[in-house]
Amino acid sequence: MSKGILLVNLGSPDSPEPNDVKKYLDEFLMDERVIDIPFVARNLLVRGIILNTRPKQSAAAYKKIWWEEGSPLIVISERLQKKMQDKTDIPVGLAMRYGSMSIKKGMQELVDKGVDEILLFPLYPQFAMATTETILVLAEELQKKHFPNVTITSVPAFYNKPDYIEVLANSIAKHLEGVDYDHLLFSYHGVPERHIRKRDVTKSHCKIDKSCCVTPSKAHEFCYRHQCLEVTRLVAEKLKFQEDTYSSSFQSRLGFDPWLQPYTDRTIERLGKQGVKNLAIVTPAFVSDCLETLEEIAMEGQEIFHEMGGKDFTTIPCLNDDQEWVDLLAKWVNHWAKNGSLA
Ligand SMILES: C=CC1=C(C)c2cc3[nH]c(cc4nc(cc5[nH]c(cc1n2)c(C)c5CCC(=O)O)C(CCC(=O)O)=C4C)c(C)c3C=C
Ligand SMILES: [Fe+2]
Ligand SMILES: [Fe+2]
Repeated sequence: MSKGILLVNLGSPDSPEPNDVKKYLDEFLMDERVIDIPFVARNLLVRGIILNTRPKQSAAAYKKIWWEEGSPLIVISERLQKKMQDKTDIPVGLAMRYGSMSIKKGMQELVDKGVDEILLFPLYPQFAMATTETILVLAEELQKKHFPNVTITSVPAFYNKPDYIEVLANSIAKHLEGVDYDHLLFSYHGVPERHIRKRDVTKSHCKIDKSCCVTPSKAHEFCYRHQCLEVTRLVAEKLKFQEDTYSSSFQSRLGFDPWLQPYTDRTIERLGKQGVKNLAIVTPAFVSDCLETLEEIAMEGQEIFHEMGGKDFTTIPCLNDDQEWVDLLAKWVNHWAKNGSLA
């Protein structure tokens, strides 16, 4: 057997032009694990309503953050792939769940290099059906249909692994060195509350209230909210943060259903109104900076904060291609390559 790694991130449009954004959003939002309603209703909502207005609006946002080399999310993921390849002898591939750098192409490239045992690595610290699950399901479908001789092992959510928490905490501490901040906000990508209830294996644990996510339960293996709140708790513990100097919120909601709360934009507004002058924000649901961190947080979030009377707004970059992060990922994959199990 010959081993290889396939890193998988979300994806971006090919360009920040409305037509490319529309094509990308169509694939993304028609995924039944992202907008989880029956096909006919999803088709009507996405193709009949959202895609008539959103692409223009999103394209304008993408234009603000687009780099000369391309989409930040893709460019950063490629840098990570290259740095990881320097630290391991087995081939490291890269694919995106949506867009041109498809998982099928990524698998084919590895197979062309002689790989028949793939470690599928969704680049998400927390499990969500709209991220990790949709990658696993698609990869399995592709394996059955196109690569029957290939075996796939997948890396589960790593939100509470002590070495991940250490790398994240070190990165936060490094970026906050010399920064005089009053409050650190941990802002995670939101999901509709319904997604959490759907993946509650106990069918009764997740109440999405103050206590369920801190009460031990086997539901937590698939509870995105629990896993986000745990990252905040573990980092705060590691960095010995005082209570009331940090909190968690959820960003990027779409549509009218209730999404996880508190919402980031309203939290920034509230903190500004309450007299917080210096706010720092970290976004640990993303491992690479992207539209959601560079535009929604660093631009829109900052504007809201200033409108509310806030002064300094510090955004902490995602782990991106930070050397400690690369070293940790390389340690995990090299352990798998040698022992056939995850470290
Ligand atoms: C129903 C809609 C969405 C769900 C559920 C959702 C979950 C989810 N998404 C990410 C990570 C990213 N999302 C990004 C962009 C983005 N997300 C949605 C919608 C949902 N996401 C939309 C419509 C968009 C496109 C941009 C826009 O129109 O606002 C990105 C950035 C991509 C980039 O090119 O930079 C990331 C990353 C997670 C982690 C998550 C659930 C946990
Ligand atoms: Fe998203
Ligand atoms: Fe929970």
